[in-house]
Amino acid sequence: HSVGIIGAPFSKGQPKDGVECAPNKLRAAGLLERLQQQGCAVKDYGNLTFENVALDEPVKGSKSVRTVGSANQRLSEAVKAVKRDGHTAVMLGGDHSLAIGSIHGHTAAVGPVSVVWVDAHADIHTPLSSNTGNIHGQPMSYLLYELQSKVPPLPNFSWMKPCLSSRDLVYIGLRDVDPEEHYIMKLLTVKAFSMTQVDQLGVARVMEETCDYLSKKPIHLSYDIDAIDPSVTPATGTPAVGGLTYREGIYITEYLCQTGLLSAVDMVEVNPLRGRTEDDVHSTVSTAVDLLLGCFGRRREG
Ligand SMILES: N[C@](CCCC[B-](O)(O)O)(CCN1CCC(O)CC1)C(=O)O
Ligand SMILES: [Mn+2]
Ligand SMILES: [Mn+2]
Repeated sequence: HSVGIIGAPFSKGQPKDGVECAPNKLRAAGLLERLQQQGCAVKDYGNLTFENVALDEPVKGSKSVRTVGSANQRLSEAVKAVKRDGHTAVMLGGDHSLAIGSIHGHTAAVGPVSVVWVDAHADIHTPLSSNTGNIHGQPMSYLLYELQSKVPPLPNFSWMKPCLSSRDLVYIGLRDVDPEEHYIMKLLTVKAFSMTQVDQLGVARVMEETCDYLSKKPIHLSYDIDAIDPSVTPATGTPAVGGLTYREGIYITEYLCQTGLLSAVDMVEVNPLRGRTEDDVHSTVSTAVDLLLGCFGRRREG
């Protein structure tokens, strides 16, 4: 595996400080060395710098729109460059609003992709349906062709166009979905394996059905650490009880790795400041590292 790492220390898609510290925390935990030890070629593209747009007043309820738009434009270019260099792109967030730039840039480089979105949340609010105005709850609406008429033109977002079909999206781990999001998902017949299906089918069957459902396009895995149960990964901004076990989370990455289709990975919403203890932070960060190692060939058997 050849891996290109992009650090995206960005927090303005949500209100809680700390998520911008995660890229360096993940590096400090030995992510790159561990990838190299398991045989990956690793290139670190460093951390992106983002401009803080002044007077970034809410637009149609969405907060920090200009700052989020500018950050994602920069991220899109960076991911496109990493793909053009021939690597599997790894974007270390930062909050989940960064999936806008990551998936946009990935698509710009390789053409249409499949998205596997592992998350407690659907992140499919539109700017108008969101109750919080936090754009980390909205990225999917900026990306989906089918929701284009529901997203008004926003400042610093004119650089992008929707680039994903709802047919090429699968959710895994959902358990905290707002009514407006559920309505949108039903309307678009989006394929979703909530925690109910994880319980009913088991994670192995969920992964088989996910890959049977998806075409053979390059896969973009967008992994929100809050998909994992907060007893394992508490240092995150929007924890929700009843999540994936560590083993289920790892199995998802092992399964996608062996498809050979994994083309880009996001690891987002790790927030080192949200751990109550040092152990909370360590458990969250080391789980995120292990999930990424699972994407690139680490096998628990040795
Ligand atoms: N759906 C939420 C959470 C988004 C989480 C984004 B992430 O990237 O972490 O997946 C709101 C969630 N919900 C609102 C009502 C409250 O009672 C409980 C939280 C929103 O803010 O839109
Ligand atoms: Mn998310
Ligand atoms: Mn989430």
